[in-house]
Amino acid sequence: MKHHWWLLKLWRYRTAGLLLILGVTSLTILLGTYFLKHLGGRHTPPVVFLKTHKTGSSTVQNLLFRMGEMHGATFAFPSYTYQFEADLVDELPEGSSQFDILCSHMRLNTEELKKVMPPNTVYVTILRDPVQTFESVFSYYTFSVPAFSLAKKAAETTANRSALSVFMESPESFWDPKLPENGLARNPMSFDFGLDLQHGNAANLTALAEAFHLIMIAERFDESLVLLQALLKLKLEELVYVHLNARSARSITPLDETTRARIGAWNLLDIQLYDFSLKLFQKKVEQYGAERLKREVDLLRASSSRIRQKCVARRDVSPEELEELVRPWQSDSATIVGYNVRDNLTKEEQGFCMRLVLPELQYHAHLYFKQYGRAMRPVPTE
Ligand SMILES: Nc1ncnc2c1ncn2[C@@H]1O[C@H](COP(=O)(O)OS(=O)(=O)O)[C@@H](OP(=O)(O)O)[C@H]1O
Repeated sequence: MKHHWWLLKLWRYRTAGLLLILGVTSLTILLGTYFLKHLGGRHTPPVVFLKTHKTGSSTVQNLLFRMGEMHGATFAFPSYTYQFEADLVDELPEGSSQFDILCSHMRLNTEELKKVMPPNTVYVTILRDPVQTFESVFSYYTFSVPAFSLAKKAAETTANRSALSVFMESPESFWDPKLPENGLARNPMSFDFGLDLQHGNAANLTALAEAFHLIMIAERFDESLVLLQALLKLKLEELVYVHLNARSARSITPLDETTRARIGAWNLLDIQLYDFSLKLFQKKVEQYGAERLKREVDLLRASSSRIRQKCVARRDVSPEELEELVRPWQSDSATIVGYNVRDNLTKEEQGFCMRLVLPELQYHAHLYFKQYGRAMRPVPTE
């Protein structure tokens, strides 16, 4: 009797019951998706990678591009000007509640970045030995940084002297600090950090460097990656990389001791920034455990070497031998080499290997199109 009464009630409220079941199911799916994205499948916190110039930053960016694409992350794409501003970032795409990754070239402005990125964002960047960085910057931007172009012209009238050594002999005579295009002509890494180069001093360098959760060091690239892995909760296989955006050997100017010393003196702020960051890095290594780090670096190297063998048919390939898709952007003054991918790969392997060697502009364009369904506006090449 009682049994029948319940059946009758159920029948009467069948529509409401169905609606309730539908509601609960939708909520479960919604929450499930949210937790998968934010807590379950995707532990990675939002990240800003300050892409400094000529420091190995394209290699790190490629890794973040791959990781983000794999996780369905939302990228913030800013256009480049001499100071980052929130308004320079394209709108949030439909269906996204926040930006997850910003890893473009920019001149740091943390207050403006905070307007774009969530509060739990991890801040990361990379620095390289300042003398090597400056040599690379000079070679790559000889014709786009006015101070360097003037030195190049002057060098044409001197026999057997490189433009760099001519510049370093009397840099002040070529350098107009008021020209914004000369931003990279002195202390380029400090410039990317947004420092006031006229008044920059060790005190504000310290505060700035400490604002980063991790400052990677190009000379200790693999250790840097393992520390990044811990910070972003990545898997080992997400750290494999190839060395991107390298110049051909003939674009590199050998440095004698005098030129080295002059580059160091001219870029003193960068030297201070680098030395300070190296100490911070060393502390992080100790906190992590030097032995543990070494073990993980060994694993990473083995894994990277396996993947390179699988993917790369030829390295150091000159631009004229590369298909457009994998040809790095070329400056007027330096040759940038690239990679040919093997052709005996499965479709899935090919997708992975192409992404591994994809130069910055091509990968940027691919992600932009995927995210917005439209071609991006011209990309920053600096
Ligand atoms: N993994 C790793 N470790 C150390 N150095 C590396 C690495 N990957 C790239 N490179 C070197 O970094 C230089 C290119 O830097 P970027 O990619 O930052 O250049 S750019 O500003 O985006 O154009 C460029 O240096 P130069 O060849 O001296 O110009 C690359 O060879």
